[in-house]
Amino acid sequence: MSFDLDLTKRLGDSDIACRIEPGEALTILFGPSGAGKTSILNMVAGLIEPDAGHVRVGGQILYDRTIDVPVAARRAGYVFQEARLFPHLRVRANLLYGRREGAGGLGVDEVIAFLGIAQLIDRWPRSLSGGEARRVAIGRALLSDPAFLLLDEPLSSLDRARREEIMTVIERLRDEVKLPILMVTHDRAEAERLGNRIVEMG
Ligand SMILES: Nc1ncnc2c1ncn2[C@@H]1O[C@H](COP(=O)(O)OP(=O)(O)OP(=O)(O)O)[C@@H](O)[C@H]1O
Repeated sequence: MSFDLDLTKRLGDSDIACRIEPGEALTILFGPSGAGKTSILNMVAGLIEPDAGHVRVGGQILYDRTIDVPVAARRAGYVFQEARLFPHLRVRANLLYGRREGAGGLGVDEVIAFLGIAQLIDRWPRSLSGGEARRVAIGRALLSDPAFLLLDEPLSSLDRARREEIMTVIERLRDEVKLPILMVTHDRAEAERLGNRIVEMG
């Protein structure tokens, strides 16, 4: 079970609406710039409040007319559009930031191996390429023992080889770790390769 949501929100002059029927493990939000994709991720994470609707993930209600689960308790693993690593912390400390050890959680060594970032752990964020920084950001999200992942354009501004690496990581998260994933992309080919389900906005 994964995402089940129906959300509306007026933001400035935009009416944002999105509906996802319960179903597949990886759902892609697809649509033009300004359609409201990032805003939907923020509503699922609990960072902005919808005007109306509901959010359920894996059968658990996170938001509806009477329930509004606080951000930390939602346990979203959110990978923002820019990696947002802490510049004053080395990769290792960035990875461990927000670490939470859950029953089914992944270990630090496991995540480092999974993402192929062992050679990066003593580096500073400013010395990383875009693809490396994104892998570290995914690692940090995984180590917080997330109940689900929110990925905002994880493949943007990467060259072909790096995109391929990150797509493989996402496929393994979907198939091996079996986390529900809600992912934003602009790219139709990526959406079709990765998405069990594609939801069009805008
Ligand atoms: N705090 C805000 N106040 C007013 N308008 C906002 C606010 N946040 C977002 N908007 C507007 O809501 C719309 C949706 O923004 P959002 O960033 O969710 O779109 P998006 O689909 O993720 O776009 P992109 O693909 O460019 O990242 C835009 O028109 C944006 O200008």
